[in-house]
Amino acid sequence: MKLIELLKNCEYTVDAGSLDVNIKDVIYDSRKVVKGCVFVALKGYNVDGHKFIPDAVERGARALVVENEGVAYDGVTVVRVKDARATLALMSVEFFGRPAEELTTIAVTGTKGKTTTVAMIRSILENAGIKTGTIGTLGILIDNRIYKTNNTTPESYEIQQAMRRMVSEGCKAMVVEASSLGLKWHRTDGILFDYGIFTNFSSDHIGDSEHKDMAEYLACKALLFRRCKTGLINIDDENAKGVTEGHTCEIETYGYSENADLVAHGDELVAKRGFIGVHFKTTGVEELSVNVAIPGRFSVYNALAAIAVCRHFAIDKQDILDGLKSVKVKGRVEVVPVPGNYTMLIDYAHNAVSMENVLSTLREYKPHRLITMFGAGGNRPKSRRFEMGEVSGKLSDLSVVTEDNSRFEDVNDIIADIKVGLDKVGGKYVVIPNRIDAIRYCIENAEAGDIIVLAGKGHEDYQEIRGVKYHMDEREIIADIIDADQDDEDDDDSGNR
Ligand SMILES: CC(=O)N[C@H]1[C@@H](OP(=O)(O)OP(=O)(O)OC[C@H]2O[C@@H](n3ccc(=O)[nH]c3=O)[C@H](O)[C@@H]2O)O[C@H](CO)[C@@H](O)[C@@H]1O[C@H](C)C(=O)N[C@@H](C)C(=O)N[C@H](CCC(=O)O)C(=O)O
Ligand SMILES: Nc1ncnc2c1ncn2[C@@H]1O[C@H](COP(=O)(O)OP(=O)(O)OP(=O)(O)O)[C@@H](O)[C@H]1O
Repeated sequence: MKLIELLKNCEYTVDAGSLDVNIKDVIYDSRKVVKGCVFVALKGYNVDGHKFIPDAVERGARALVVENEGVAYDGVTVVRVKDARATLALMSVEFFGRPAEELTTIAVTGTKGKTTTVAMIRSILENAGIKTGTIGTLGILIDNRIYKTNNTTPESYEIQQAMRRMVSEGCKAMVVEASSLGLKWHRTDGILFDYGIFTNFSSDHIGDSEHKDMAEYLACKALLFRRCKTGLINIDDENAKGVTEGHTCEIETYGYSENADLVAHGDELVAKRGFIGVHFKTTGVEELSVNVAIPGRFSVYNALAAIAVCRHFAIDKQDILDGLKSVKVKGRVEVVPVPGNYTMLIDYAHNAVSMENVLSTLREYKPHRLITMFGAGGNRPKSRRFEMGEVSGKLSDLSVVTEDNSRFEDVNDIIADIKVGLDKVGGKYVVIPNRIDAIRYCIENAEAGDIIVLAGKGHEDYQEIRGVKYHMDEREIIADIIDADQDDEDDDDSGNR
């Protein structure tokens, strides 16, 4: 493809060379440069990508997109732009041949519920025979294949590449989690989404490498409603107004509020053999009686968002109902098989809001005891630890305090912070710093009727310690512990005979 075609929707100045050159690929990491590509220099958090220009040229970059003046190399075209990330997005759109135009595109933003809502939409659409690809925290999903990604909302190039793959594999729809940082850093630029969804807004992602303050965080989420045709908004959230400020799309609303276009009624718990979930009804633009296979009022909200968008597709009501009844999301209130007469769940809750939601929901099932095993991530705001301790102390009968991704911090320091929150509310707890030992403790001390929540890691299959990600999948660990216990029992039995 010619450079001039790649740049057709961009504003730029040509500092050197010709735009009439063939470009093999668009690359923003010098380590991946191939001969004849254009290298886009991004200013990052760790390092300024301009530093890698000599390396990129050495490896054969044919053209450069830069923000700095004064870049010059023999035989290399140099294009200067104001914002290289935004330019990368628009170039990627062209490079992959505008795949978004061949799909119905949906983006989900909000502090919580993105992954779950995306999975619900996919479950409904696939039930209705509409092949749907998704992009988010769980990776890129097409059919049953998962392609790992670095970010919830990957870089624009990866998004465009994934959409092209979806089209060529027969997908008709694409759903992406649009994190506020993804929106801020132009990762979804160049896509006019058919639908944008706002789930909710609460304090998170404030810090040096994230958002300056809550106002900026909300403003970034609001960007989606200038980049979609129809916005579907949770009207019960107090920030619904703020997030739609300056919107350019049609707006439809959902929630428990009678003013919503799609109104929910009730949130009855349903616990039958093998099914733990919630039942509710809807009125307004869609009248349904719904069972969702994930418990909690927050599941009603996620399901409402999914219904609000899926009703726009030409599908049967029954497909919506079946899709929600059978939905499973890895690590989101995921029931794990255990042999005893207790329930074990893996959940991604890793801050106080999510934890409060999931634990207060589970309390309603009136378990014999609610046991919560959790830790907190290192090199993340300390306030999370105190708050999580407090929430678990208030809502759990027993907290099992352990490690999470401690990153570059000492796990005992993190645990000490969690204990401050637990002690503040007089919560009962045990401390078992090794996560595998903590899971074993939960299993070996479970009593009939207990609900045990392993919180924090959700879908993750690693433990991040001092810059290294060690393989650790809680499902495998649980199975191993159960198998080992079973073997021990068998040995005892045979010894007794
Ligand atoms: C803090 C942050 O946003 N970092 C993102 C950023 O990386 P960076 O700024 O650290 O990149 P850098 O290491 O400084 O490098 C700058 C540039 O030099 C290039 N480089 C680097 C080294 C080299 O040898 N050659 C080279 O060309 C890099 O490819 C990059 O283009 O740009 C990268 C590529 O675009 C992103 O993958 C990366 O996301 C990191 C992994 C991250 O964790 N981001 C978080 C904050 C994030 O985005 N989170 C949200 C989810 C939040 C939510 O749950 O709502 C998300 O959407 O994932
Ligand atoms: N609508 C919601 N409101 C509040 N909490 C929710 C909601 N949906 C899910 N949760 C809780 O938050 C956890 C994370 O949910 P989910 O992964 O769907 O959200 P997310 O927006 O993708 O989160 P993250 O940005 O942390 O990956 C769930 O395990 C559940 O405990």
